[in-house]
Amino acid sequence: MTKPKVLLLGEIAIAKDTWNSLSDIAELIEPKASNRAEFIEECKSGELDGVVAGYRTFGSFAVTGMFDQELLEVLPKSMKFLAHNGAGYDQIDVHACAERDPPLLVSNVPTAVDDSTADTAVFLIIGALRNFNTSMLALREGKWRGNPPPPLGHDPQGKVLGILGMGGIGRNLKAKMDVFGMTTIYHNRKPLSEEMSGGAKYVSFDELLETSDVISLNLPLNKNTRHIISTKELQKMKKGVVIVNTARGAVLDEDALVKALDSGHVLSVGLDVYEEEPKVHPGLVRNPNVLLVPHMGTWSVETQDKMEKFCIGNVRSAIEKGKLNSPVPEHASLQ
Ligand SMILES: NC(=O)C1=CN([C@@H]2O[C@H](COP(=O)(O)OP(=O)(O)OC[C@H]3O[C@@H](n4cnc5c(N)ncnc54)[C@H](O)[C@@H]3O)[C@@H](O)[C@H]2O)C=CC1
Ligand SMILES: O=CC(=O)O
Repeated sequence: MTKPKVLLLGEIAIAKDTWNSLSDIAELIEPKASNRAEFIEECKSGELDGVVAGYRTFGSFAVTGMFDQELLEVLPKSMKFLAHNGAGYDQIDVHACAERDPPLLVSNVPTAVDDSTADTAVFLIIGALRNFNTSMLALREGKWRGNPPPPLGHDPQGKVLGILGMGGIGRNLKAKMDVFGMTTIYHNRKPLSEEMSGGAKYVSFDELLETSDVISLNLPLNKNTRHIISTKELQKMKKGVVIVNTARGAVLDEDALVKALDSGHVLSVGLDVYEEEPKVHPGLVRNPNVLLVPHMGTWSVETQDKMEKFCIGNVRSAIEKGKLNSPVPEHASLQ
């Protein structure tokens, strides 16, 4: 009997054995295309016909671009499942996927990302509060702490951490920052139970902006959250606020942020994500009060291994049971 095809978009970095074990139930194929135009042609040529499920990585964007209406129109009709290896699925138009006939059901990888992304946020919070970047740059230029040395930094103890988006990563971060003596408040679309929030206080969006010493962005990027932090929101923040973003660059308006940094209203920033990755706003690069990390949130052996196995689990379930283990919330009722 012919096996269903599974399309790999991107690379399996670690869990190669788990991936190869899928060949018991599927024919594993990869596209020849190296850019979007070629990928669209390959789809149209019929070479990918018979593909039932796809596994995609964040980096495969370089080949396919957005999973949008244009792509949905050329993908083989046999393709019913797309397992995304990542928590954030903003590269996929999940609404268009739901409306396609037949729907393309999408899963993501929540939970496996929580520790390492929250760890990255911890690093950025402490680094930005203490403003370590300035002296780290001076040291590499042979100037020790710099001349003059940087202003004194700030300790986290006793400060208020405001988490915008209290999901898996936000809750994990809250627990970690308890150890640093921070008090956490949060804003979400809905308040969480006391147990889920770990005792963090639910506040309105404005109260979070107005009362936090440090603001951590941990919400998904979608049409409702694009530039959720822009000029008006930055003005509501305390003078000297520290902002950390490990969510997606575009939840924060980078032009507005650069202006708020230049005026001194925002003291320092720690960023893992950017509006137009891999480009970084020149106003951020030139500012020593900005601690920059190139989207390294889940860049660890252990987490990549967990994420890949989780995502492969979605592919296996799609083929064996016709269902994804962790459909994105928008698709949960479709299967
Ligand atoms: N830097 C990195 O490498 C990584 C970045 N991420 C990003 O972090 C985001 C969050 O990840 P998780 O915590 O796993 O997601 P999650 O789905 O567990 O949590 C997101 C939370 O944000 C809340 N939310 C949604 N819209 C909101 C709004 N308008 N205002 C306030 N809260 C809102 C949701 O209710 C939910 O509680 C992902 O969507 C992804 O973009 C995730 C993993 C790694
Ligand atoms: O950015 C990484 C993700 O898992 O989302």
